[in-house]
Amino acid sequence: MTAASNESVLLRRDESRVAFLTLNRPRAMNALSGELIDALQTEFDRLAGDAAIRCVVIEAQGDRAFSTGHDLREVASTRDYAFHHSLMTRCSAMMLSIGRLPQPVIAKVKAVATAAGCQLVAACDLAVASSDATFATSGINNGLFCGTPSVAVGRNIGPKRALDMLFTGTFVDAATAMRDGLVSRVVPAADLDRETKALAERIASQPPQQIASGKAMFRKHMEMNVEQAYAYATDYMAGAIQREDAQAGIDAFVNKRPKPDWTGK
Ligand SMILES: C/C=C/C(=O)SCCNC(=O)CCNC(=O)[C@H](O)C(C)(C)COP(=O)(O)OP(=O)(O)OC[C@H]1O[C@@H](n2cnc3c(N)ncnc32)[C@H](O)[C@@H]1OP(=O)(O)O
Repeated sequence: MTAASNESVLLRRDESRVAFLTLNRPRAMNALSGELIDALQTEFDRLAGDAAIRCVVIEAQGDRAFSTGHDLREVASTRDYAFHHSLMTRCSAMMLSIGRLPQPVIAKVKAVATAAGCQLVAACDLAVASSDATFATSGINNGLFCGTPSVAVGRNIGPKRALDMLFTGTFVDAATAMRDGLVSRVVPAADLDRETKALAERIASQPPQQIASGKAMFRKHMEMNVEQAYAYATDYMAGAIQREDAQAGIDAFVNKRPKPDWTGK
């Protein structure tokens, strides 16, 4: 089943409860125009309430880029502070929405992901990269330090590696991005579609309430110190064990029965 939501972002859903959002500005290397940012936000808001969707994949149209960040033509069109502040505010809110979605979000990355395009990869829960993909925060090469991308990228890969990328604007390969923690899997280019789909479908087959609450819990405890994180995760686990799917799954294991159909309760 396919449905186009608008020109710059396409929405495709399949029978396996996975939604695919396609960045659709290939002629501008999928640069994140304000219109594209707003379209992504609209889709995230819609998907947040869609219990039929269990996993989201963000992918890109064309072979040249996942995304090259903010649209520099749009950025160059005005020096109005309020315009730029609004653009960055909407972009930051859109990036934060990814962590707040109940569904895990996977970036499927081929070719170039730079600046806010690299931030988008970092903001996702998981990222599968083609082995020939490259990553940068290269705004500095065009005169602009990548301030907002530094938030997500810095939290993925740590300050030293992030500042190296931010100061130099150099592109790193997929193996380096994997080693640093910016992506979670690297696959041969020919396998990118299949491997990402298989990953998304596996996640979509898991008990959805446990996945959603587990994602929220994980995102929250990552901002805490280790003692607070253990206390928070302890309370979470004690509650999660009471849930219907956990009771049914553990009971099936203990009594050597097949896995139950997850109810999402
Ligand atoms: C907080 C803010 C963070 C930010 O995100 S600021 C934005 C920072 N982004 C960048 O600085 C990256 C800009 N893009 C580039 O530097 C280069 O591209 C690449 C190194 C990624 C690739 O270079 P090459 O392979 O030679 O391609 P090409 O000829 O530069 O680009 C192909 C077409 O795509 C358009 N394009 C690429 N990136 C952007 C962009 N970010 N905004 C607007 N247009 C872009 C070009 O202009 C051109 O278009 P045409 O074919 O009409 O000449």
